[in-house]
Parts: sequence; C-alpha cells; structure tokens
Amino acid sequence: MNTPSPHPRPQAYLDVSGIEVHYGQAILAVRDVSLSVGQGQIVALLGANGAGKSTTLKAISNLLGPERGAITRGSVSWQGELVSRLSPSTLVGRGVVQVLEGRHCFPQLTVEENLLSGAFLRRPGRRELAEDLEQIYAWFPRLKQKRKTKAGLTSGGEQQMTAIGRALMTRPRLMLLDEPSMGLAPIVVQEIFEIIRSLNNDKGVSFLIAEQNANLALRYADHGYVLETGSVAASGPAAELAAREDVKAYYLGATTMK
Ligand SMILES: Nc1ncnc2c1ncn2[C@@H]1O[C@H](COP(=O)(O)OP(=O)(O)OP(=O)(O)O)[C@@H](O)[C@H]1O
Repeated sequence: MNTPSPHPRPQAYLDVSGIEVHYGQAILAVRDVSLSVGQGQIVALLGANGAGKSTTLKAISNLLGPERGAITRGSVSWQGELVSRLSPSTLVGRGVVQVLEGRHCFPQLTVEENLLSGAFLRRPGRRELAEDLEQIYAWFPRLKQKRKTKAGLTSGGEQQMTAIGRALMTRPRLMLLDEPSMGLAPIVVQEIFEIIRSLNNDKGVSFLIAEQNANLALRYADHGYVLETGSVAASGPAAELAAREDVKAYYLGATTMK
C-alpha cells in the first residue's frame, strides 16, 4: 500500500533551464534563458523590443513551430515533466495556456462564441459550460454586456479580456500572457491587471507575464526577470528589481533605452 510521504517535496511548477532558441537555421533569438514560476506566483518577464520575451513564452508553450523556430539547447519542464515535445494542445490539457500578443480573438464570432471556443478541448457538459461562462462573466462584467457582440466590434480592452477569458475556459494552472497592456489606455490596463491579481488570489492561477511596461508589471508580480538580447540580465523579487538603480534607469520611468 502506498502511504503518503510525511514530507512531500515542494511541487516543481514551471522550470526553464538554459534555453537557446533559433528561428530557421540562422537567427539566434534567445541565447540563454533560465527562469522559474512557483505555484501561485505572478512572474514578470521584462525587456525592450526584441529582447526575446515573446520567443521565450512561445518556447514554453511549444508555439515556435509555425514560425520555424525551435529550442536548440536547454529544457522546459512543467510540474517535473519535460514538456518540449508535447503539442500545444496537450500542454493546454496539462494546464498551461498562452494568450498571444495582440489580443487574438475571432473577430467574426461573438464574445460569447469566442469564450466557448476556449472550452473546446475539454468538451465539458452543458451545465459545466454554463457555469464556466458565468464565472468568466463574474470576473469580466464588461464581457457579459457584450456577450452577443462580434468580438471585432468591441474595444481593444474588451478584446484583450475576451482573449484572457477564452484562455481561462481551458481551466489553466499557469497562464502565459504576452504584453497584455499593449495599445490599451492606462485605466483599462489597470482593470486587466486587477483581474489578474484576483484570478491569482482566488483561483490560484499562476502567471508569467511578458511586459514592456516594467513599472506596472512589477507592481503586481512577485518576481521578475529582465531580458536583454536573449539573455537574463537581472532577476529577483519584484520589489527589489523595482528599486535597483540600473533597472530603473533602463526600464522604469523612461520608455526608451539609452
Ligand atoms: N518569427 C520570427 N522569425 C525570425 N526572427 C524572429 C521571429 N520572431 C522574433 N524574431 C527575432 O527574435 C528576436 C526576439 O524577438 P521577440 O519577439 O521574442 O522579442 P520581444 O522581447 O518579445 O519583443 P517585442 O516586445 O517587440 O515583441 C528579435 O531579434 C526578433 O527580430
């Protein structure tokens, strides 16, 4: 009979170890990135344009293939299992989902149809589906008002919420968000980050958030990593990173690097 260990090891969550990523044969986009996300953590992945944030997220969720990208060194493990060979949909089934940059929605489908598409892989029963939808609307009351509107006709903020809501319909344990603030008004961005915080507090969803807006991301994150030309240039608890003079000089306050 298996008796539970009196001292179970803390569960490994996401662990990225020394990954290198190439696009095609020649373009080295990520040189050496190691990072981890603990259970229940919000982690910020910071860096300027082209630093390798999106590539790192796609490497984790196995979305590099269509862009002829591949991990050429290092490894990604999720809950102790090497996952680099799993399909993106299998990984979603294991609880890891990515919201791509640019708030991808199906513009011709209504907000509700977009949300429902997120449940496709799980094939839930009708009742479960209705409950999940109501839960999404509880977090995003704005989406309830727009449930019958074509997503393409809603505001940028509503489209970002729809994209996040659709990903939530997969019932993730870890969400990878790529630049959720991009192109949105500050008030809307704050609304979205407040919802992220609630999802983290109430549902225990962990987040890895790629953001150029370091100031904002570090306000909500537990831990942060700063990427520079494909490598980790700095990392640490969010409050410490936000206080570091070198990080401040480049990423906080000024929007452009020297
Ligand atoms: N599909 C692709 N094919 C070839 N090179 C790419 C591709 N996607 C990104 N790159 C290159 O890889 C490097 C890292 O880009 P990446 O998009 O990961 O950076 P980022 O930090 O997310 O920047 P941004 O905030 O602009 O999206 C850049 O030099 C970029 O030009």
